[in-house]
Amino acid sequence: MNLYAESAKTLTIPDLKAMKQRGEKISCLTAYDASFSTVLDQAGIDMILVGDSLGMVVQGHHSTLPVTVDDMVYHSRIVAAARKRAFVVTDLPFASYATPEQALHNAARLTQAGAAQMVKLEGPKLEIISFLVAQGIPVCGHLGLLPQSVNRAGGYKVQGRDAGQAQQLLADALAIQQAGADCLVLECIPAALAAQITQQLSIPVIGIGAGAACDGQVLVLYDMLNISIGNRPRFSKNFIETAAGIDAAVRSYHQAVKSQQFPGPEHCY
Ligand SMILES: Nc1nc(=O)c2c([nH]1)NC[C@@H]1CN(c3ccc(C(=O)N[C@@H](CCC(=O)O)C(=O)O)cc3)CN21
Ligand SMILES: CC(C)C(=O)C(=O)O
Ligand SMILES: [Mg+2]
Repeated sequence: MNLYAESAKTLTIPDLKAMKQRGEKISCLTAYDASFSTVLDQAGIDMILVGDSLGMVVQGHHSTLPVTVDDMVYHSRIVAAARKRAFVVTDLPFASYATPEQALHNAARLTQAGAAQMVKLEGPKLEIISFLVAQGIPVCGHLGLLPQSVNRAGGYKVQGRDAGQAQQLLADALAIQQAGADCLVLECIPAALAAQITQQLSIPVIGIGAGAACDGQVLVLYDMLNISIGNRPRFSKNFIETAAGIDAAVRSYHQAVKSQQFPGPEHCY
């Protein structure tokens, strides 16, 4: 028996980079449990994000701040164990990566023993990113709207609208790539700025409320299934209203991302 047969089926970072290079859009959704992980994987979703958005849609909190590393380890393990092909990324939660040592300790827990393949962290934390990468832990950056900084920002607002902010975001994106990140999420920024950043970076750029030019798209699963609590962001789309069920809705999203029909202008800033 080939010991590597199982892992060989799972998408890798080089696979994702090759998709960017050949212009194939990367489909991504969040998942937090084995059932949804299986549905997404069988629908062909390329990347599953175990997002700290679980603090809002699973735990019912008003922000992502109460989520702990223990919570993320638990959800990452059950999601990763259920999928065969999808690449699994997990969020380092609020205040879990303040120093390189703390970040390494927590990122190792999230990536060890069959958990996630990559950790995502919010903001241009260049020293933390390069330290994790040097230890062999793949990192996904996250710029634009940073939900873990909601108390400083005073709400969930579009970022990068003025020229100075836009220049800073582009500089931060380049610095994150330079620090060794293998992927970048852009959240809630003008489509034109996201297009410029995507074009200038060689690593895959996954957008949420960042326009159609990104290399891939991500949504919170419960938003596109229309079951999340409260108001949904304008950039999300209800895929269940035109589908026969959850599996069909996920397949419809996957197709819409691949064919560049999602996001449309109404989902962009
Ligand atoms: N269910 C859910 N979906 C998400 O997309 C999501 C979460 N939770 N939790 C973590 C963050 C928070 N996010 C949010 C939340 C609200 C808006 C929002 O209401 N945006 C306004 C724009 C406000 C402005 O004009 O500046 C919108 O109308 O879309 C955006 C992102 C994205 N993430
Ligand atoms: C919205 C995405 C990018 C995220 O970070 C999450 O689901 O936590
Ligand atoms: Mg998150």
